[in-house]
Amino acid sequence: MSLTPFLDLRHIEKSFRVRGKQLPAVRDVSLSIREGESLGLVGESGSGKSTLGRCAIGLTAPDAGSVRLLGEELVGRSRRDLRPIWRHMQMVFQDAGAALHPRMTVGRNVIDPLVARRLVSRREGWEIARQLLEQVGLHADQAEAFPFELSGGQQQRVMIARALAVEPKLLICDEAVSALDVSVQAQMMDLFIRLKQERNLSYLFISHNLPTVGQIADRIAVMYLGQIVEVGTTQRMFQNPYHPYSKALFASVLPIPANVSARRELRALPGEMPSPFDLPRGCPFHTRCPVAVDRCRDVRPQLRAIDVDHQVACHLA
Ligand SMILES: Nc1ncnc2c1ncn2[C@@H]1O[C@H](COP(=O)(O)OP(=O)(O)OP(=O)(O)O)[C@@H](O)[C@H]1O
Repeated sequence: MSLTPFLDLRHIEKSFRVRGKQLPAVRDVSLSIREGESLGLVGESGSGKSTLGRCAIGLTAPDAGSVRLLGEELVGRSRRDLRPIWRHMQMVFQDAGAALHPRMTVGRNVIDPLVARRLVSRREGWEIARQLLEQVGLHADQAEAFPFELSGGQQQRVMIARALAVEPKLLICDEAVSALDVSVQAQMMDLFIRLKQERNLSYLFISHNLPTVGQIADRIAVMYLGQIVEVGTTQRMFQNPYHPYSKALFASVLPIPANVSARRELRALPGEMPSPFDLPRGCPFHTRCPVAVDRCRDVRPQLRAIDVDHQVACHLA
């Protein structure tokens, strides 16, 4: 695995204007993904994961910050100028059914990005579509079907085949398996892992489901109220996370006997996530943190390295 960042996000900020008020969704986030690496992005609903993913691929323009793909700046480019970039980076969303064109055959849906850009002829494209459908575990002949004739899991596979058609190096998966039933989820995860091995694909794998992320991620970043509070290797994050929020989050997925005290800590986490319209000063987590000190109430901690491949935004680290 190369150490060169494939995708490098620096100081990304994104707010939305909602009913006349500013809602900060992503706050000063810096992250990088190396070639062939899978980065998991986890956190509670509303913590800003999807917004960050959309900023990374250029579907949402950040208010500030830089997104570099192999050193090339993407922020400020028009959609048209982003198109060549989308050959390297594709996104798979939760609701595949809605993203497929209902009146196009599955095969046309898969190759449309290639044919539309005149990268291949329709005849060549059709053969590519059949091969891709087989790669994602469908039958080549399903190229002739229409999306409504497929199950949710099959439609999701078609979306993945479509994303793979341009031979990207990075796939951004945003809750890509969350809506599927458990056995189909397992098949899809096997597929993602196989693609990682066979194609050296990198992933930004966004999910609130930690065990799912744990299957594919080399490193995991934890988001809370728009900020990254910790990034570490998957093993470290599951076994020994540092940030009090990560501890509570990961404790909730560990088996009870091994982890009784950590579970108590999660239950003991007081309060709700603060409103994003009224963010606390200092550390975003201090209102619920069992170990907060005065400094946490006043000064926002920066993400800093506490070990190789382990960064934490906590004054106590
Ligand atoms: N287009 C938008 N307009 C207004 N507010 C938005 C928009 N997109 C996201 N938000 C808000 O930004 C915040 C972060 O949302 P985002 O979808 O990025 O979080 P998330 O962690 O992906 O959540 P989930 O896991 O529920 O998808 C939320 O408070 C959300 O309501």
